[in-house]
Amino acid sequence: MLPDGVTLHDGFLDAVAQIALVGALRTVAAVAPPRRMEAPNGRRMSVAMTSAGRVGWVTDRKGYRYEPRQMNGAPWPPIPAEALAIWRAVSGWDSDPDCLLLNHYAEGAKMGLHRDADEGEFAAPVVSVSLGDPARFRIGGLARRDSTKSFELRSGDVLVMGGASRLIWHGVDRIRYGVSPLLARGGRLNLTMRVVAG
Ligand SMILES: O=C(O)CCC(=O)C(=O)O
Ligand SMILES: [Fe+2]
Repeated sequence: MLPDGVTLHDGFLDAVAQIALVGALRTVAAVAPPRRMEAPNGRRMSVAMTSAGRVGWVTDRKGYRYEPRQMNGAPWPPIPAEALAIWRAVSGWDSDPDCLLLNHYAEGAKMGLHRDADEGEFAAPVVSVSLGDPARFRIGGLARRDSTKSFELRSGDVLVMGGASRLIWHGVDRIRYGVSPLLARGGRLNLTMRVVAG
């Protein structure tokens, strides 16, 4: 049983749709190369990240925030149509997201327990799409100390975190590196779409 507001669309994307989405994300990464950014505490994240959309999520010693431009001053690339189609199908929200955050997990990468709380619109859900190697995904509750449970996210799965669970704690314990043939360089891609401006 998942918490109220969390919906897992198991195997939402078939193999053809996964390949098309990976191709579109390759274009995003060519225009805005993923980087391992510094957390506010100075530690470099193991996940390499980039964005598409009106704003992109960044972190450095100054903190977590959304920026309208990349570090080099260029705008972020547009959110690919293949990703917007997923948002429109599952979000239940009547406008499009203004940020797509793209995460690449290489061997050994993980993401600590956190909340997606830098956005300006918490009524809109976060829609998360998994591609490539499987991940052990952990979710808790609204409080940091709430008990957690974990389940596997596989290539093609779409997870929606909204409603009463829009601000739940979640993270990725590990990936099972080398399982999926989807990505030429291996590892896992995750994209999340968010509404930053309310
Ligand atoms: O990789 C995932 O499945 C989760 C990513 C995530 O929580 C985030 O980017 O905020
Ligand atoms: Fe998150």
